[in-house]
Amino acid sequence: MTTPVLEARDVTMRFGGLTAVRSVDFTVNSGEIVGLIGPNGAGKTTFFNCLTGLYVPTEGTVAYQGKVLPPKPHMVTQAGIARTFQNIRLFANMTVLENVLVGRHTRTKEGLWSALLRGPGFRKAERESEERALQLLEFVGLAEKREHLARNLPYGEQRKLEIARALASEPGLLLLDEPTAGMNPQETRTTEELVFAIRDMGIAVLVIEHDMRFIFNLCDRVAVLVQGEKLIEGTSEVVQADERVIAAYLGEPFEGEPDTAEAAEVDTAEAAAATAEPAGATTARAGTAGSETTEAGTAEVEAAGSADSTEGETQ
Ligand SMILES: Nc1ncnc2c1ncn2[C@@H]1O[C@H](COP(=O)(O)OP(=O)(O)OP(=O)(O)O)[C@@H](O)[C@H]1O
Repeated sequence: MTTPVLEARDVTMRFGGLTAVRSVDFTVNSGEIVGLIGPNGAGKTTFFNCLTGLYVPTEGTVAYQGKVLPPKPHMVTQAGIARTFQNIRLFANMTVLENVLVGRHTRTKEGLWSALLRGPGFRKAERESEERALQLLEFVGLAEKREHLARNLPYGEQRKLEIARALASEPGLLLLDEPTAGMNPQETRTTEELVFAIRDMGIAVLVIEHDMRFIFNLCDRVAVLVQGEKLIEGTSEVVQADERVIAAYLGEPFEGEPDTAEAAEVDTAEAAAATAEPAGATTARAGTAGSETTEAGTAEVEAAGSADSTEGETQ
């Protein structure tokens, strides 16, 4: 049976005069992977921040497993929601293992004195934490790099480490903010498998992503935010086929098929252009234009090529 894990009701977030999120209702059920998409500036990250207590919504409530969440990030984590960030936030000078151990701290009960005196209770808790952290590193494929400094990991592995750290807090819901940003197609596929495996562990997942193929392959349900409002929510098939979603991504209003009158107008104009000049003149002009296009095209390709290689060197 599916039960709601997360329920956001009528969430609005204003920054001064700007309404970044407007009256959004949103639910994630147990066992679900839900996607949140929308063009740049649509309000996705702001909405995530409202869910995780980083922002206090101007209006509305967020409940986890039926209880309204306090707007404090550490209390939200304690309640059972973990997240990763669009811009990776690891402890760069700590090892991979230490980063995951930091994520465990909300689940360890040993107090300050126990930690300072390093009593038997503390040592046992420490051992258990380390075992769990290693299991998680195994799970994301980073166990062999446990002693590496986080900053020395390639980008894709840093994103995986963030996921391992989030999982260390034993969440019931994991929020991923652009988990495949900067990844190559192979890394993206591995991340997709990782998210399915996380769901199989019984953790519901909410993911923001710009990579549509990733989202539509992965998610049971997808919601689309446009200018702070929820435009549509449904299965990947339904959302992909929605003309308003396509229009939102192309950045222009959907105008539909040209009507018969418009099509006839275009035909008439083309016919008039064809009869206005002798065939030879048209052919000669077309030939010249053709060669100009080719030269310009070649120049563009070369310019693009050199831009690419410069970019490659600087990265
Ligand atoms: N702290 C803030 N103060 C003022 N305005 C903000 C703040 N955070 C976000 N905004 C504005 O709110 C709107 C939504 O931004 P948000 O970052 O949530 O969008 P997004 O959908 O996550 O975009 P992207 O896909 O580019 O990350 C934007 O107009 C943004 O400039």
